[in-house]
Amino acid sequence: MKLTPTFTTGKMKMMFNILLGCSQQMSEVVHDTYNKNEEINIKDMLARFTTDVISSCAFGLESNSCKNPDEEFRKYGKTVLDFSTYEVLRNSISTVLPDLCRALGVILVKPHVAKFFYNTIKNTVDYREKNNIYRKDFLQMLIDMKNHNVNNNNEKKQEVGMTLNEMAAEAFAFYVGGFETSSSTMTFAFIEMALNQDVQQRARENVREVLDRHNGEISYEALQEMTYVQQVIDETLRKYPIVPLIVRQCVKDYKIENTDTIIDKGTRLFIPTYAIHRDPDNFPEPEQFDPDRFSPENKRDIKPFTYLPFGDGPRNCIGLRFGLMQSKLGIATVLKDFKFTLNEKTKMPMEFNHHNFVLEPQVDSIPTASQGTIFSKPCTYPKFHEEEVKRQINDMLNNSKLGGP
Ligand code: HEM
Repeated sequence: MKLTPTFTTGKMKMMFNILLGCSQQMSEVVHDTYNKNEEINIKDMLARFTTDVISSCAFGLESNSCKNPDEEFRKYGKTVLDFSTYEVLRNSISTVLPDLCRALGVILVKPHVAKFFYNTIKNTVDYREKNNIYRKDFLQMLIDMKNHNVNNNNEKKQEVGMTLNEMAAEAFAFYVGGFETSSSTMTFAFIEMALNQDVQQRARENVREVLDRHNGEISYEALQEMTYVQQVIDETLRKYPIVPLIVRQCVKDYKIENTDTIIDKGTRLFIPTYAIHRDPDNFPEPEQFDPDRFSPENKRDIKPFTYLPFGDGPRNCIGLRFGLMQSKLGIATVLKDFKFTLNEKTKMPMEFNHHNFVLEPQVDSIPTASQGTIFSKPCTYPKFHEEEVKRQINDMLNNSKLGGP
């Protein structure tokens, strides 16, 4: 309840410029790589982009991992969700038996990782407060919440604000929840667009046609108008729900309609989103990547509770808007200038990484915009209007006294 207001549309608009700055850095790196005739590992590139976004918005620090792949935030980001077989087992047990694990003092976050994030928050909060710095980001909203429990006389008010420990925990939750979910969404979208060039072309035209109306500038408003790109993301999250399983605990005995089955209070439930999304009764020909399932007319036919990429109910994803905004921005930024195809290193059929609790492709060297697969030369805006140029040439010829070409 305290954090939900942090994710309103107004707050998204407020942070948009931070995201835009990060996307421009990514764009520069992609252009540089193209100019050097090198391949692009899009999965790594996009993870660096979302790392920059989240570290900037949640920790108030510019990580610049787009330009420097060995940057600290990126290094920690890689270890946070990279689990050994023992850790995968331990995490699974803690999901099934959380109370037992709590009683046994099982720690899920690696101590050196926890220390890094806690110290980062503490130092940044201290610095901002000492130097009266105000920045439009998540961290500022957490600082405002923290200070909410102290009145003008520095006496504690009754209502609870937020401790530094809680702030670090929330910022860490945003980090874990925010960077890999979005970068995996974009990665899968690029893989599918590389496999389905017609979809890719339509998405690129959608981006360019919207940018035409916005003087070539990507803004929050322009992103909202990129409806086909949104459909591509919706379909990506249908085929690859990044959180493939939703966990709930039954709070009162519940009889499943038309059956004798009763789910007892206290039972832990695993809702298999991945299987629900690939059930042909819910989505015919589920293996097919078809963004038109989410066109305004078709999406009305989607049955309730059969599409759950962000969960549902009061504990659904708090960062939904933010996740969609950064995914759409990342896709639009590179798609407007480049054409993507699969590199020979891309393993097909695709395998998932079973050591991560979010869905991601197995190998690190995944989809690429490789040398020779770039969409002609990178196009700088405004785009080349073929019809308009032809019309002007014809006018010139018609008006020319010489005539002929
Ligand atoms: C495309 C991107 C994203 C996807 C697919 C996604 C998906 C999900 C899903 C399925 C859940 C569980 C919901 C449930 O149990 O009903 C969840 C929870 C959560 N997500 Fe996201 N998420 C995304 C982006 C983000 C971002 C950007 C943030 C933060 C900046 C974030 C923060 C969280 C948090 C804090 C929770 C726990 C909410 C709670 O327990 O009340 N997520 N997300």
